[in-house]
Parts: sequence; C-alpha cells; structure tokens
Amino acid sequence: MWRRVVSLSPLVSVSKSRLRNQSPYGINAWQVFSTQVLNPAKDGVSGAARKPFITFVLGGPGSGKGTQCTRIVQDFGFTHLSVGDLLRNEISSNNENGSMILNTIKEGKIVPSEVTVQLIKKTIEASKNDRILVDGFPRSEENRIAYERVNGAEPDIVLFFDCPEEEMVKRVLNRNQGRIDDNIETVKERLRVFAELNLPVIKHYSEKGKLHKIDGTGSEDEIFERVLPVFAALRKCGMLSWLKDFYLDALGPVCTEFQKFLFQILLMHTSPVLEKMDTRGEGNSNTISEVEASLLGIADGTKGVVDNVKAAGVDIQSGQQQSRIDWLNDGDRNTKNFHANSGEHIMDLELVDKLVTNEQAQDSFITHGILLPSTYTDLVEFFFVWHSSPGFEFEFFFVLIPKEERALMMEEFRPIALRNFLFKIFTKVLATRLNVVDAKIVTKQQYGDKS
Ligand SMILES: Nc1ncnc2c1ncn2[C@@H]1O[C@H](COP(=O)(O)OP(=O)(O)O)[C@@H](O)[C@H]1O
Ligand SMILES: O=c1ccn([C@@H]2O[C@H](COP(=O)(O)OP(=O)(O)O)[C@@H](O)[C@H]2O)c(=O)[nH]1
Repeated sequence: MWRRVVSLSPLVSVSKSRLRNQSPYGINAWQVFSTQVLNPAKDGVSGAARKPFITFVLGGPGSGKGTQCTRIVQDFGFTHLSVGDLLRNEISSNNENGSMILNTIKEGKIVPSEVTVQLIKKTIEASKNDRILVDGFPRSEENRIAYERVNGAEPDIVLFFDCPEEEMVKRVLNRNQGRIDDNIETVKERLRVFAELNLPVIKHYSEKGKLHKIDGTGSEDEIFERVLPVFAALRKCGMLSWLKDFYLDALGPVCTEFQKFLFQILLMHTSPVLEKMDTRGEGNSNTISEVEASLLGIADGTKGVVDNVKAAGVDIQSGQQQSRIDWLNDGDRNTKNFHANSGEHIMDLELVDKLVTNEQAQDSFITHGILLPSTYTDLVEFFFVWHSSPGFEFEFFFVLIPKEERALMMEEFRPIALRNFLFKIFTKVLATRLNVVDAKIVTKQQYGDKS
C-alpha cells in the first residue's frame, strides 16, 4: 500500500490559531520565523519606516476614478484615499482651512499643496494597509513636487483614466451627490484646470514609465477589465499575502535568520519520520544530515557506497574538476553532446538499484536510533518497480523571496520551491547510486551538474 508520505498542504490550510499554539519541535513557532524578508507595515507601529505601495489615480472630473477605485479595493485589498473626500471632510468638520477649501472647490481651483500633502501624509501613516490608492492627486506639478518632497518618495504606479470631455461632463452632471462643484460652470473650470495643470503631471509619470493609461469609456465592468492586468501580479501573490498575514499576525517580529524560517516550515509539515527525530530532542539540520549520511551508509562507517564507487573506478573529485574546466572550454556544446549520447546509456540504469539495498538503508536508520517506518523503502521499491514515485515529488511549498525591500509585484520576487526533506534524501540516494554508473551514462563534462 502506497500511502502519501508527506503533505505540505496543511501549511496553507491550517488555521492561524492552530499554528500559533502548536510547538511540534519544542520551539515556539513565533521564535523561529523571520519577518525581515517581508514588509512589517501591518502592525502600524513603525509608521515612519513604512513604505506602502502607493498608486496615484488620475483623470478628469467624472472620468470614473472613484468608481474604479472601489473595484480595485474589492479585488486587490487596497485602501482608497480620495483626496477630494478628505478635503470635503475638512469643510464639514469646520477645521481652520474649511472655508478656504470650500471656496476653492466651488471655483473648481486647486487647494494649496501644503494642505493636501499634509492630509495625505497623515492618512497614509494612520492606515495599517500597505497598498494605498491616492485618488485625484496630484492635480498639478506643484502638488506632485510637494508630495515627493514631504514623503521622500514617488508613487509606485500611476493610473490615468482617459475619457472624452463630453462624457465626463455628462457623468458629473448626472452624479447627483449634492456636490457644490457638480454644476456646468464649475465643471468647465475643472476641465480647464485639468488640461492646464494635471496633464503635465500625467506626462511626467508617462516619461518615468510609471503611467498606466486606461481607456475610460464604456461600462464600469469594461473599464475594470482594462484595469485588472495592471494589478494582476498582486493577485498572483495570494500565497505571499497569506504568508504576510501569517508572519505578521501570528508570529511577530523576532528572528532574523531566513534560512531557519524556511527550514522550520519544512520541519513543521513533513513526515512522521521527523517527529521520531524530534523525540530524540534534535529537530535540527544536524539530525537531517545524520539521516542522509546514514542512508548513504557513510556516517556509520560502512562506507558501502563509497567502496562501490571506488570499485567502479570512478574518481568523482577529479571528474568534477575536469568537468568544470571542460565546461569553460566547451560551453553549450557539452549539453548537446550529452543529449546526443544519453540514449545509448539508458540500459545501464538497470545497474543502479543494485548499489544500496533497501535493507541496508533501513539498517542505517535503526543504527541511528531512528525507527523508520517502511516509508522510505516503500518509496524506493515503488520507484524501481513502477519508474515513478507515489506522488510526493509533486508536492512542494512555493515561497516568494522579495528581491527588494518593498516588493509587491511578481517580478520583484524570486520564486523558490521547497521540497520536503524525504524527497531530498531520496534524490540524494539516487544520485549516489548513479555515481557508480554515471561514468557510463554521463559524459565527463556533465559531472558538474550532478546534485
Ligand atoms: N463607466 C461609466 N459609465 C457611466 N457612468 C459612470 C461610469 N463610471 C462612473 N460613472 C458615474 O459617473 C459619475 C462620476 O464617476 P466618479 O467615479 O465619481 O468619477 P471621478 O471620481 O473621476 O470624479 C458617477 O456618478 C458614477 O456613478
Ligand atoms: O488634490 C486635490 C484633490 C481635490 N481638490 C479639489 O477637490 C475638487 C474635487 O475633487 P475630486 O477628486 O473629489 O473630484 P473630481 O474633480 O475628480 O470629480 C477639485 O475640483 C479640487 O477643487 C484639490 O484641490 N486637490
């Protein structure tokens, strides 16, 4: 019976509270995970150091900025910061600038930068979200320069909803939200101000390669279809979001060793073999090396594999060195050579399973006090009988390592796939078995590629 030995899927489905409480290897989970690799913005504590992903949303009055922002919020988890709304709040809360703001809006002009930039800064700092849409700002080059000076940063991307004037006028006059500026006279002035002062901002971001121009005509759904590709990469990072939630909510900022974190992920979710190891009080990498070594018959001094390799007359070390030299000389021709010849050597694979017997492997575990269930030997037998393994090699844990501090887009991550450790042992044993015959099936130039 071929059971699934290792499943990493619990990692993605397990509830946070369960993870918070479990301590399978005598180490509190929150002590061993690193938060350094991810933006610790979510705690809202380190506001000054935070650098959320900022999207400016631009377009003329009535071009549909607010409408599309609502959709982006729903689909991609942004916080919507409408600068027009912030200003209107200032008016209704009778703040010192209230009457000045009211008059400016009524005339369709632009509120001074020092007011808007401070309002935006305060709101971003108060937000716990690390994805923010700034809607309807900057409205002029002066606005833009003031923002970048005060915040010390440009936006990450800029959306521009491009819509014909007559359509914008129609929409604004139908908006019906009781706004003092949604009348034909003010709209005309807003459109003039937009063309004169806002278009240069749009041109600036276009030249910087940050602008995403969206055709703002058609239905709301049609327009949103055009918006989606801009943020598609963020959606693909679903696993990343999950990881972020996991670290930031459940684990807290403690450990700094990223490798330790990866390793612990493997530890927590691999097979019962690891639990056996842990009962020996050694849930660490030494133990894994020991298991590998014992499987290979090296740690316990049996030297079976090494002897076999030597007996086959293969000088591994000098072979590897020579392969590097040849690779430098021959480049890609090595690969062509390998593929051209590999077919001839296929039959030699029959030799492979004679090198370490399953009994030998199991004995090694027992020698080291590890009660290995039939798991490992089952796998090996299955592999050699059916020429495939019972599924476990397809299971991996996908991790996105940020290449830069504020990584959010897919291209800003380096994806790696973590396999379970049994898989590693399995392939290592196979590689060792292959050592004996690889002089026959692999050209000497290919030695360097062996794992
Ligand atoms: N694609 C569209 N087609 C028709 N009406 C729209 C569309 N998008 C938005 N609207 C409507 O037009 C008005 C202005 O949209 P809004 O999103 O408030 O624009 P903005 O924020 O750019 O001023 C609103 O009443 C809104 O419901
Ligand atoms: O950064 C900003 C954003 C808005 N406004 C003022 O607020 C009004 C309404 O802006 P909003 O973005 O709410 O609406 P829109 O003009 O895009 O329909 C504008 O005409 C301006 O008078 C401003 O002065 N600076």
